[in-house]
Amino acid sequence: MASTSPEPAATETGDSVKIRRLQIADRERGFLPLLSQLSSCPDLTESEFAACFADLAALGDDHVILVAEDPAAAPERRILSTGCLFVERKFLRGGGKVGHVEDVVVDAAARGRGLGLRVVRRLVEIAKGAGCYKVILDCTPELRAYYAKCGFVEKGVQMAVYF
Ligand SMILES: CC(=O)SCCNC(=O)CCNC(=O)[C@H](O)C(C)(C)COP(=O)(O)OP(=O)(O)OC[C@H]1O[C@@H](n2cnc3c(N)ncnc32)[C@H](O)[C@@H]1OP(=O)(O)O
Repeated sequence: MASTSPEPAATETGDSVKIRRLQIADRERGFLPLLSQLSSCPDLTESEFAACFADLAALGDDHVILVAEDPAAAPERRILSTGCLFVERKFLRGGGKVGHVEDVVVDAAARGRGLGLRVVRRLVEIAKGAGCYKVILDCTPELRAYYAKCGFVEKGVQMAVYF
């Protein structure tokens, strides 16, 4: 997400919505309320958000957060969708890379317009361009069909330890 490195070109989604990397100003454009539609996401103060943004920006292109912005929407509700790619470096496969897709969400009022598909496809393109040999994600069984539309196939079993 956050990054000081050059941003990928904004992607036209067929209307005024553009897909681009997260910017620090997106705190004011509804980024955190959008994430709260996915999981617990308490508000962060401006300085807390800036600290988190800086930590992630330090990871450069190994941590990409994309957002879909509708410039025609109310200022505090412009971020309609987001998704994250984390690029993991491995010793396996000759020092290969694996892409992890995380935190995909589309605003409830903007679902069914293809935004989720476009954000995930763009993350997969970025992973491919970064040299990843695969991209993986965890999701609920209900989302199998959606991620199949995004090009994913079911593989393995998800395990977790929560703290
Ligand atoms: C790795 C993770 O982050 S998993 C967490 C995923 N996020 C969530 O569950 C948060 C709540 N849900 C959402 O934000 C959205 O419903 C999303 C992200 C799942 C889908 O976003 P949308 O923008 O509505 O999906 P989009 O319009 O791009 O749909 C693309 C295709 O998938 C299909 N699709 C979308 N959602 C679903 C679903 N829940 N089940 C089955 N198919 C679906 C659509 O019908 C469409 O198919 P089509 O091209 O044949 O018409």
